[in-house]
Amino acid sequence: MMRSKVLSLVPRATGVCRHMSTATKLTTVAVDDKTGIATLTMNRPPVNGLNLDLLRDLNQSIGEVEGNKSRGLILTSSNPTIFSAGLDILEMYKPDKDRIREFWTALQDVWLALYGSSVPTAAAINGHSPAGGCLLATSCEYRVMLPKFTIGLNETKLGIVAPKWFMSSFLSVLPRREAERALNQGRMFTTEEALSIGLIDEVAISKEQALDKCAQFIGTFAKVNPLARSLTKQQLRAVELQQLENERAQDLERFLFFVNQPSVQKGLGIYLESLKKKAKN
Ligand SMILES: CC/C=C\C/C=C\C/C=C\C=C\CC(=O)SCCNC(=O)CCNC(=O)[C@H](O)C(C)(C)COP(=O)(O)OP(=O)(O)OC[C@H]1O[C@@H](n2cnc3c(N)ncnc32)[C@H](O)[C@@H]1OP(=O)(O)O
Repeated sequence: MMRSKVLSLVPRATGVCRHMSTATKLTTVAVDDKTGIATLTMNRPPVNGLNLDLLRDLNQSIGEVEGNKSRGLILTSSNPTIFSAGLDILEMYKPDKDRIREFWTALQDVWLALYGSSVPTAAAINGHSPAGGCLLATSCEYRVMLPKFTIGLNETKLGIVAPKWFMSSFLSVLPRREAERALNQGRMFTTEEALSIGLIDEVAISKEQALDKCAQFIGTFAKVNPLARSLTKQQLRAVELQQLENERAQDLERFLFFVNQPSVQKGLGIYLESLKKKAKN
């Protein structure tokens, strides 16, 4: 059955996959007709850096999945080695004063939509997932990761401070003591370390297997009343969601104050240079 404007039909392992009406370019949503599960793919070369445009497209796609009665949402990346490099540092370095407000507001929106999503969510982490990438993954309810990649909140290593709601997602996955140590250290975990600490739930040998494992997780809710499941999830997550809703304006001002500090700007500039030098070598 056609559940939205269909742009194209692409066969997949589990069923016929319908590409939904995403008018956006940096994300795609494909719903499997057999399972009813939507796969949301980030596609912003080279590293899925979360800039304003990708954040807007993510928001639109999450909204689309919420609205099209999908049975669940799997978040993944079209890049074979990077899930997401986190926030696009170019948005924060020498920022345009209006755009950076929109940027942070869009990031808040994405977190509220993903962490608070009414459908079951899972991340197929098919590549590196630092900082904002880890935020996206830990906002989902389940994580499957491919070997030999890294994940974590490395903000302190960049001389920046993860906001409270980044920490909330992390704390919803890790025991407090582990989360506190990792956040203070800015620690990046290998896939194997992430599995042993509980930051991810499973390891898969390929992206296809990761998507299948995520679909299996979402399938575990097949016999659970959807309204009861979704209200339970929302009650469990309500405190953190409400806290950001209540403090959105202050959170934005705190971010702007912090990011505009000369020492933070200097640190971001040095970090960007080091990334560029690395790319040249
Ligand atoms: C009290 C508190 C109040 C308020 C809070 C205040 C502040 C909080 C603010 C911010 C929170 C930020 C969270 C973040 O997400 S910051 C971003 C952190 N991300 C990273 O550290 C990742 C950096 N990237 C990498 O480690 C690697 O690139 C990689 C592992 C993702 C991929 O490695 P590759 O070898 O495959 O690719 P590269 O050659 O390194 O990169 C290719 C290309 O892409 C550029 N690039 C990479 N990452 C970023 C990025 N995050 N932003 C912008 N650009 C990035 C890289 O420079 C290369 O560019 P060129 O091709 O050389 O042009």
